[in-house]
Amino acid sequence: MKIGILTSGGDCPGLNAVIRGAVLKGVISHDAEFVGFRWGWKGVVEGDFMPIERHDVRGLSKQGGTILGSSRTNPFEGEGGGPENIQRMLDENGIDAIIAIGGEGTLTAARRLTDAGLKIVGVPKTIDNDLAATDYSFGFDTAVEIATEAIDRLRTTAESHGRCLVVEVMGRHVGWIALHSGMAGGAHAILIPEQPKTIEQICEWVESVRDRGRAPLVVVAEGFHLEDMEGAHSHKGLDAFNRPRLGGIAERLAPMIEERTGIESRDTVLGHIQRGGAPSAYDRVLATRLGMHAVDAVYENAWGSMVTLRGTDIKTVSIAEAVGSLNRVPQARYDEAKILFG
Ligand SMILES: Nc1ncnc2c1ncn2[C@@H]1O[C@H](COP(=O)(O)OP(=O)(O)O)[C@@H](O)[C@H]1O
Ligand SMILES: O=P(O)(O)OC[C@H]1O[C@](O)(COP(=O)(O)O)[C@@H](O)[C@@H]1O
Ligand SMILES: [Mg+2]
Repeated sequence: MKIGILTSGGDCPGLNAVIRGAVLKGVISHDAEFVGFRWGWKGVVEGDFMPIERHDVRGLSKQGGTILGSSRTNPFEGEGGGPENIQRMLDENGIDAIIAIGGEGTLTAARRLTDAGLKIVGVPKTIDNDLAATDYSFGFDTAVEIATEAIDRLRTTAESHGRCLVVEVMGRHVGWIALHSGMAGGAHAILIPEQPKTIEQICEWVESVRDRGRAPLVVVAEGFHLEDMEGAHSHKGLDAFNRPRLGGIAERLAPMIEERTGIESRDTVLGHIQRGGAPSAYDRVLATRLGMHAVDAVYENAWGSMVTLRGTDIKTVSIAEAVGSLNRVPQARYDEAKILFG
């Protein structure tokens, strides 16, 4: 069998480990051949792909980014877009199936294409950990490690000056990175999209920390909004899929905190540093296993399914189930963390 692999949407540490896991499992257990589509669905629509041999994936699990490139191309648009054109391209090149590694956008596209008869298996990718049908997604652990290290470092400089530090992490719809890095780093307040708060509440936490003689540290997810804001802060226009580009809520909150509490405040936006570089050991293992099981799903003709982590096992679920809802931080997890605020 000849299998095409693609990586699509925002990148994530561990993408290369998925590719390596899939290729090694396919070559060793099934005598499969592989090609990689360049730049996500763009390579599928344009018939732009390259062979991936076993030697191409040597040492790849520790490498950040994706050797295939990623984009936000819509596979239903453009001259070569849509299921009929894509199937023709696959037939002409003897490609039997596609493994699509991506988040809810990529997987929604994959589901629509499988509904039209294409043979696709999905692998969940999200740094935000916002896909409901998998317990964890690779990349998340690495992002939490990076954010935690940053928080540890920011605490020492904050303490030296008696300042309040507001640290912004990723998290468009859900606050998992903020919750985990904030708990790990001993944050005095964690602000997430699922839990809008008032500036008065935030300042109450900040002042209580100052009153104990400590430098307050606030972790905020980019998708957080104050109760009186319409939605997440965005001042950078739209992304390639016409969604508001987030980032900058920390820059808004720090002066508001300083003005109300009189505590000198600074902000740091971690941004894409959370998505760059080598994946953690946990993410390498998870990504490798997901890649291996995706190949098994191809050989089981499990079209329209996605591999998923359930407890410590890798299972398959339908993509439709996977993209149906978001993995939000439950109220109980937030309440647990909140005991430590202020
Ligand atoms: N409903 C959809 N139908 C077809 N293509 C989609 C759909 N949603 C997203 N896509 C495509 O998948 C790409 C990747 O989605 P995006 O949300 O940006 O990343 P991710 O896969 O990481 O969630 C989008 O740019 C878009 O072209
Ligand atoms: O800068 P980009 O590539 O547009 O992506 C930014 C967005 O991607 C994210 O990292 C989401 O990533 P995931 O798709 O991996 O969940 C958000 O936190 C952020 O808003
Ligand atoms: Mg998405």
